[in-house]
Amino acid sequence: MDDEDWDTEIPDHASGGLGKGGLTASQPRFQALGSLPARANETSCVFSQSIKPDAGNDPSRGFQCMQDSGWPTGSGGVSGKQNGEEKPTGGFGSRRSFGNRGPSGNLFEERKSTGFGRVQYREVIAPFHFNGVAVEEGGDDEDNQSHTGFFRRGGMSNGSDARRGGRGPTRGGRGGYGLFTNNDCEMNDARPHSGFKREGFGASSGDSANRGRGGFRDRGGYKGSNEEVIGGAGKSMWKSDGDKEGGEPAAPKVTYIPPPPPDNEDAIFAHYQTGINFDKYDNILVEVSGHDCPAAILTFEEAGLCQTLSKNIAKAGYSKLTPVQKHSIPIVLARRDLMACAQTGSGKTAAFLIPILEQMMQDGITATQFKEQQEPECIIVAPTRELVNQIFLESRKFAHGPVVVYGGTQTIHSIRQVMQGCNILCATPGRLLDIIGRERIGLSKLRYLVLDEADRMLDMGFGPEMKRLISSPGMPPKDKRQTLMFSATFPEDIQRLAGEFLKTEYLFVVVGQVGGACSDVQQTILQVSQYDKKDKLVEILNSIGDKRTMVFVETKKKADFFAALLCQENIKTTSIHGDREQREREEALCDFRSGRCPVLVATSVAARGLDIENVHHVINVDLPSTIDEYVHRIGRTGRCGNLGKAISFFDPLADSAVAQPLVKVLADAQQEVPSWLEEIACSSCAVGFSNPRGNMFASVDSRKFSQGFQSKEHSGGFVASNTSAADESWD
Ligand SMILES: Nc1ncnc2c1ncn2[C@@H]1O[C@H](COP(=O)(O)OP(=O)(O)OP(=O)(O)O)[C@@H](O)[C@H]1O
Repeated sequence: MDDEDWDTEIPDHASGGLGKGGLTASQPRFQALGSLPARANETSCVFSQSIKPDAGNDPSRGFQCMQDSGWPTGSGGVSGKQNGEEKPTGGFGSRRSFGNRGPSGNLFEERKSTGFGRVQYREVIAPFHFNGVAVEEGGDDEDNQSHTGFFRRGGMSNGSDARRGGRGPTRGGRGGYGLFTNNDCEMNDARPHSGFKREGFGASSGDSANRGRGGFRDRGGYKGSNEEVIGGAGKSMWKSDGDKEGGEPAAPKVTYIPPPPPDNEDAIFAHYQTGINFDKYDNILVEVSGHDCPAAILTFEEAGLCQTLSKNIAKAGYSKLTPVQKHSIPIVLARRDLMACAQTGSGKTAAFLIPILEQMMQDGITATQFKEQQEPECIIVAPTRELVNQIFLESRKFAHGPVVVYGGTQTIHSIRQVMQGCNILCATPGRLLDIIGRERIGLSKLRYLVLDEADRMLDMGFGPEMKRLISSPGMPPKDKRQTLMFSATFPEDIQRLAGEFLKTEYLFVVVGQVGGACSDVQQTILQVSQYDKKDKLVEILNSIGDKRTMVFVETKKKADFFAALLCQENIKTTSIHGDREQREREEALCDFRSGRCPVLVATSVAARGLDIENVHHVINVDLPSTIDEYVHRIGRTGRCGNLGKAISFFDPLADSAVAQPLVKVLADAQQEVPSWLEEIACSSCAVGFSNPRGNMFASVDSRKFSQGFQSKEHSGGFVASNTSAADESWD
């Protein structure tokens, strides 16, 4: 299953003229790309902005390798910076910043849009009752924010700031923890919730004084669109509206339009410094298996990249290749299929982006015209919304015009983005399939299919979607496309499934050990019983101070609970999990990245891929049920040669199954293994109580061990991650 809304949110006939054939009517008047750099030297690398001929001054998105003369600075209705400094003033933004509504910071709701046809649909939502008081939907506009914060009375304010209405980490719904039930909260989001009684806990986030966005949301139980969690431990299972059980109210339509990406060069090329151990990456053993492997390159110069791409790589702060890049870049340039496994934070994203872009430039791929159906040359899929967005932002360092679409946002917005021109598409699987199903994306020109976090994309959670994708009409067969898979973990069983997607002669690059933890993360395992976790967490966070810390828990409820608890302890905290609306999730990440909330409580939805500067600590309040998940979680720190620390609470009553693989991961990363943990691992091993995934790390290419690699036995089903208690992990 996927992370997406399979909604019929905006059927063609009801899309305000944006259905097929109805485009012109409500088509935005896009801002001209006057400041797009001229393509002086490298015309072949222009995937230029398409222009719909009959659309007046309507240049659509371009796809260009960026020239160092710069990015368009954005003319038109957007006055510049996002993130609360200079606010957009409406009108059509620079390039694709259409639809921006008034001065609302990062919020771009079409219902308040000052552009893009001024669609004004506003959800009509009945007031709901909270603590016996009818609360009106306040909308999300800034006007309401000054009074929509939670804990207005008697609530928590973090520290000394009078942060009334600060954006909060939790949405309150779900009750049951008995916290703060006497608080008289107000909320700005009164849409129907899905059956959880709101007991009113929540937490202020320590947000800056006048943000006042009501972080205290209701709506527990579904994830923003017309879908809900129906189970799935270790992964989310969604079903559509029609399948809802128990007469739950339909989820509200998703109206969220994410803010446009930054347009100024500083923001585009923002990066953090490599750490003291970056050079030590060179010492990691790399194994490449498969026939006729091209030689690794040692420097970016050796890759022979075009000048513009090289300049942008330098601007991105990349001067030296990481091992996975040394090996992957020539392999992709040689047009081979690739499965690459390298430790977290070691630059896998650039390892596929750079050679794909180079090839597209070499091939002279030109911009697609504004069309109702786009046919991208490259599709990159990843399991979470935040991750695809991150990949999109990374790709913008190197080229103009990639497009990102993901769930939790307005479908029609995604479609509009695509229709403006789309050579490279970053997408979550559900939204991708949705748009393919609406015939807005055709696959016949696809040359590159990238699965980031590929083991996750192929397991039971997303495997069926991936299968649907490769059997979608027009999808070139595997020998006619290049398929690339990247992850830090690649269990053998998943490797076998991958054969269905890859050419037989694919190459397999392993940097270090498959599934190994990043050696720059100092791992500590503490024996902490379930009942002591709260106090221990607070104690540790108090000793850490303001350093950025991600706290992982296994369920959404617990994420709410711990976020609230920490705020009550005056620890500036926000949270991210699958029950939060997409807007809230993005706000939470933004607050965490900016340091406004140095603590982020998360479920495994934030475990993979997220690349956030200066995350000093990861704390696993609950250990995940699979060791792969553990490796990804702790990999949010210690990235790119920087050092990090991970502390995990081990509750023998709950975590014995993971003891054995945990010992292995610790030992492989030369970490101290507590003797009590070894004992538990031994005894669980003796009684045959071990996590199967713990034995699944392939030290090398699984083809070496498996004669029946592509046998029928493996081609059918998808592999379940070991699942236990999570009510969601992925979104
Ligand atoms: N050659 C390089 N030199 C300097 N920094 C780099 C280089 N390559 C990548 N980076 C930076 O390293 C960080 C980690 O890269 P990336 O997110 O691609 O890691 P990853 O291997 O995909 O991690 P994960 O397994 O967690 O997804 C990013 O901030 C990226 O910009």
